[in-house]
Amino acid sequence: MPLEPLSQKEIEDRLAELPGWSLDGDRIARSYRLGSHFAAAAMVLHIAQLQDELDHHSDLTLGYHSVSLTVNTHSVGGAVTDLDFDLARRVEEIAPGHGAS
Ligand SMILES: C[C@H](O)[C@H](O)[C@H]1CNC2=NC(N)=NC(=O)C2=N1
Repeated sequence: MPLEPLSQKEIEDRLAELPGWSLDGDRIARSYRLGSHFAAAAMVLHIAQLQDELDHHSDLTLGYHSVSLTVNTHSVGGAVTDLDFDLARRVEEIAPGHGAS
């Protein structure tokens, strides 16, 4: 099936399954708190690995004890698609192992 922008309702339904994620303009977004700067940097590296595997890349920000992501899909004009939610779910899977909340 071709990649298509999700409707507002589809975005809301998917966000309801992903606590901590929200719609920020035309992107989905989440910030995580970590126990140290080094732990946050390690999570950034792990997310970068996931993003290359998926060939889908967020804007990823390393803070003092935080990691923040926002993502949309450039190839459909910057709308939110299922690719963005695939990435969000993969990041959620690895977050507990980094002590991220
Ligand atoms: C050629 C390659 O598949 C594309 O440039 C990918 C890479 N990463 C991407 N990341 C995001 N967030 N959106 C895209 O449309 C996108 N496209």
